[in-house]
Amino acid sequence: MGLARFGRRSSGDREASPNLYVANCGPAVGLSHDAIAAVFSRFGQVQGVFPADDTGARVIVSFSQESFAKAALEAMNGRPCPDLAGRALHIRYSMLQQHSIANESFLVSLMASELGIDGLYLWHDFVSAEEERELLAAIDDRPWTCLAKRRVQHYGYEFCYQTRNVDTRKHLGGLPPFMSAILKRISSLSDLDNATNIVLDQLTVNEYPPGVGLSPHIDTHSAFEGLIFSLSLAGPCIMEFRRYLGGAWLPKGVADTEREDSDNHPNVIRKSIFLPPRSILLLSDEARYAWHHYIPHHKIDIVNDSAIRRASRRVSFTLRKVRTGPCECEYPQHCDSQK
Ligand SMILES: O=C(O)CCC(=O)C(=O)O
Ligand SMILES: [Fe+2]
Repeated sequence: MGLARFGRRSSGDREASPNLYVANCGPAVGLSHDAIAAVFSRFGQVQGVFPADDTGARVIVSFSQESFAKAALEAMNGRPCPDLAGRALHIRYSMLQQHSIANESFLVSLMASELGIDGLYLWHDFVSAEEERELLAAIDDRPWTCLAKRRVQHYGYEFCYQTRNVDTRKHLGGLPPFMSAILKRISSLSDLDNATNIVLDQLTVNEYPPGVGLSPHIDTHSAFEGLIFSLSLAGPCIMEFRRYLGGAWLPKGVADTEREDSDNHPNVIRKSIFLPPRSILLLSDEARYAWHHYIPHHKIDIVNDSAIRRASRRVSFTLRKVRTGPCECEYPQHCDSQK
């Protein structure tokens, strides 16, 4: 997992951007990100200073407005900067696109317990690197279904994206043999009394290219029972959880893009967790029934002080149990069975 490699525009390219690529500047030459932010913020609000690559000597300074970046570039490019140890900074506009990076960095937890969401668990290194290779080889040997931005495979029952449900009359057969060891390991998870009884019978494999995420959603209550496992392979991502106080989510018919942009909804609690490859996440109880989960559509995730580039793909194995009767959960405001 490497640091982000942000590009810089060629010198002939004068197209402005709120992001500056600044070379000869960074912790490797004795300049902390805080010190860099303090100097650049004389030109306007700085949203963040990020490593441009893993040299430690090139950073991206991200301003809230293009005009601030322009003023900083004009004043500082190529001149020794007395407040940054007299170093001459080489500055260009960054070709980093605003939409390809988290536009706001907020705390990303590495452990599920830090989020304080009931029923959310994360186990790191749930599979070994060798098992990961074998699982990826097994699914790459089987046919994919192409959606608009990602590829999927369904086992046990097909998930229908139009209805966000499954047709329980159409059983595709048991889960494939390459899942046996994983299913056995899930049923022996010591922290979970109820996992031992559950017979997971539906698997959706998702393959996400870099920059592709998943719109905020709660898995349909009437479609699946209360334990949802998601194994992450091949690459990392961030998963965000959103709880809308008062139960009110945006009205039906609001496009997913608008939902994703509704970050400033006054009654939303947002929490974020880093999912490394080979980890498995469990959504149960409140995490499964009442929190929306969401994978931002970013090529680069800001995880606290690091910029982490999404790998060439992330593959997730989501394991669930198809529900045969109505859901009787304690969250009727989110429950399609109780409406
Ligand atoms: O990719 C993941 O980890 C989550 C997938 C998911 O939320 C879903 O298929 O409903
Ligand atoms: Fe989901």
